[in-house]
Amino acid sequence: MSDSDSIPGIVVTGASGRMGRMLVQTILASERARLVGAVERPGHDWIGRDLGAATGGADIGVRVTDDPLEAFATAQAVIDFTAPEATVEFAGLAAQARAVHVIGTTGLQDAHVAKIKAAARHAVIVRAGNMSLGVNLLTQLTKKVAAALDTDWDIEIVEAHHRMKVDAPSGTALMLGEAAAEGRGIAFADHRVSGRDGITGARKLGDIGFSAIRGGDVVGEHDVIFAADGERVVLRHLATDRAIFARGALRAALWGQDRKPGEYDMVDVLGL
Ligand SMILES: NC(=O)C1=CN([C@@H]2O[C@H](COP(=O)(O)OP(=O)(O)OC[C@H]3O[C@@H](n4cnc5c(N)ncnc54)[C@H](OP(=O)(O)O)[C@@H]3O)[C@@H](O)[C@H]2O)C=CC1
Ligand SMILES: O=C(O)C1=N[C@H](C(=O)O)C[C@H](O)C1
Repeated sequence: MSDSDSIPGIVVTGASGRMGRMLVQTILASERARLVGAVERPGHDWIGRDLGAATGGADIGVRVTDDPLEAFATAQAVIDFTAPEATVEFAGLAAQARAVHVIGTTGLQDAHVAKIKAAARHAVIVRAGNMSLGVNLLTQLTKKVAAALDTDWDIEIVEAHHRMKVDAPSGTALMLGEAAAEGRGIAFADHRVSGRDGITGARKLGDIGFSAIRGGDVVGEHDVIFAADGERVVLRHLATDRAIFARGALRAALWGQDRKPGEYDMVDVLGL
């Protein structure tokens, strides 16, 4: 086995997307991983082209394909920041190829999550609505603060993203809400409230509220607000560069090698 064979080969799905491009750059710059494939949907004008040339540079020897299974068969990991239906399909195919599947896709509904969990019975899946170190640390802080404060402290989560984002609340906001619910010892689904509009009535004690702002090129901003009479505690994360998500995803792909099948998250990867 040559040295390069022992370095995990990685396929990026949705390679032309905002995160896809960032992942490609991050993997190409890493000495710990090799880019071995790039997937886009059938009909995309990058299909069949060299990925380097498609992005306006020199050839890099990676051809963009619309055949995910063929690409995954050559890889030790698949990094996937695409869309819910695509991610569910990729979870089954990555499991078939015995490749670690790192899922950054958000907007997943319960039915998608159930299919991903089924795939994780046979393969290693690392899934998180936010792959950055800062946000995953913030989830732990949120849990601690929520555990320390009683229900007189209203919890509201405010997030802002770029104008192209298609899902709300963001995956990160939901992670933070779940962490707050866990800290408080309540069921998240029973207390989640989003999209207030019109005569909503007064806030219910114990609700966890969500507000989403969309505009411009905001990479991602999240505030967890604990509001009581006379004072507020605000925990905040500001993302200014998508590289933080790509670095986290690559770390997860490497961490996942030789793990037992199962669904993991970034708290596992980062050991938080
Ligand atoms: N967990 C985290 O840390 C982060 C998560 N995200 C999430 O990642 C996802 C992608 O975000 P972003 O990069 O901004 O979005 P983009 O729309 O820029 O990129 C998504 C890419 O996936 C492609 N795609 C969609 N369906 C398929 C398919 N069936 N087969 C192959 N490719 C497909 C799209 O192609 P096409 O344009 O043809 O549809 C596009 O190239 C979102 O859910 C976002 O919330 C984003 C940042 C960080
Ligand atoms: O769509 C995005 O851009 C982002 N999505 C993730 C989310 O939904 O939280 C992570 C990050 O905030 C950027």
